[in-house]
Amino acid sequence: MELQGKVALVTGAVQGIGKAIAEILLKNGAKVSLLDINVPTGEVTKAAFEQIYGAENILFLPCDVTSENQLKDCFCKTLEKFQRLDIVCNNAGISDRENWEKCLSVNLVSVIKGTYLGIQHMSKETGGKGGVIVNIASMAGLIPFYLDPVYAASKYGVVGFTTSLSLTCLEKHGVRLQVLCPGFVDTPLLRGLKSEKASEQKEWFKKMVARFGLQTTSQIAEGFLQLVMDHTRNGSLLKASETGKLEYEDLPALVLPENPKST
Ligand SMILES: NC(=O)C1=CN([C@@H]2O[C@H](COP(=O)(O)OP(=O)(O)OC[C@H]3O[C@@H](n4cnc5c(N)ncnc54)[C@H](O)[C@@H]3O)[C@@H](O)[C@H]2O)C=CC1
Ligand SMILES: CCCCCC(=O)/C=C/[C@H]1C=CC(=O)[C@@H]1CCCCCCC(=O)O
Repeated sequence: MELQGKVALVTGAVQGIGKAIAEILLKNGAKVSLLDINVPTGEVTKAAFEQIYGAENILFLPCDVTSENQLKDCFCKTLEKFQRLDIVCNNAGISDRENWEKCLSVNLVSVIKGTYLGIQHMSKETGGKGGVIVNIASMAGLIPFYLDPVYAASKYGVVGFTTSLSLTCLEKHGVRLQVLCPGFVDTPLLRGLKSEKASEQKEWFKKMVARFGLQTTSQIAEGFLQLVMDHTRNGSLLKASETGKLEYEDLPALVLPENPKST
């Protein structure tokens, strides 16, 4: 996919992985709608991006992705400003062991809603041009994660939802669905974990980082770009490998009925 002139919507876009994803899109000539609940950091990121990439290519939209109305409104505002939509990245995510339902709501329910909204606005069936949606899961969506079982459940959910829907979505809507599973990435979210007080957790964290490495946000953004650009791939899962690089996980080939019911 040539990115020049394309339009992307990224959630959780003002820091960490989402910011790196937004920046790689801008660098490659796309226009980007940045959605985030953190308004002060959003204003800073927006101003910094505008200096480099031009105000006409950037829209910052304060948004709590758990609010369906706010999310819907952001899709509409993006289309109003840029007149098209080609790429959606559902990236916003949290860990909240005190309020596990919130974790499921941000990490899974909102990703599902963002995916359906993306399909609705890009579907060839309803006059759109098709496009690509990349959902950000985690290695905690592929292997057990003892520190936060609900976080793991949310990420297993993102992997299951995205890969399952990808089986029918491309043919019906012209929209490719991809999933990215980083290992540990050096972001503000991770810094909270590194400063854990319990030594047992610190030890475990050290061992896991020794095994899966500590990736940079730019490495993750490069992986995101691969998933967007490679037209031959749909329903792909790109994950952190034990070599510290990103590699595709081959999912079992599935047999579908001839005319599968699809969403
Ligand atoms: N940092 C890591 O080691 C890894 C992170 N991930 C995933 O990558 C994604 C991004 O994580 P990081 O960049 O590390 O986190 P981060 O905390 O640095 O950035 C997350 C962004 O999402 C925003 N956000 C949180 N709740 C929101 C809501 N309700 N509505 C809108 N925006 C909201 C935050 O304000 C923040 O800007 C998450 O889905 C996370 O689970 C996956 C694997 C590893
Ligand atoms: C092999 C598993 C790799 C998991 C990668 C991942 O998604 C890590 C995410 C964590 C980084 C910062 C976080 O907040 C994420 C979840 C941490 C859960 C543990 C929380 C511990 C605590 O709240 O005290």
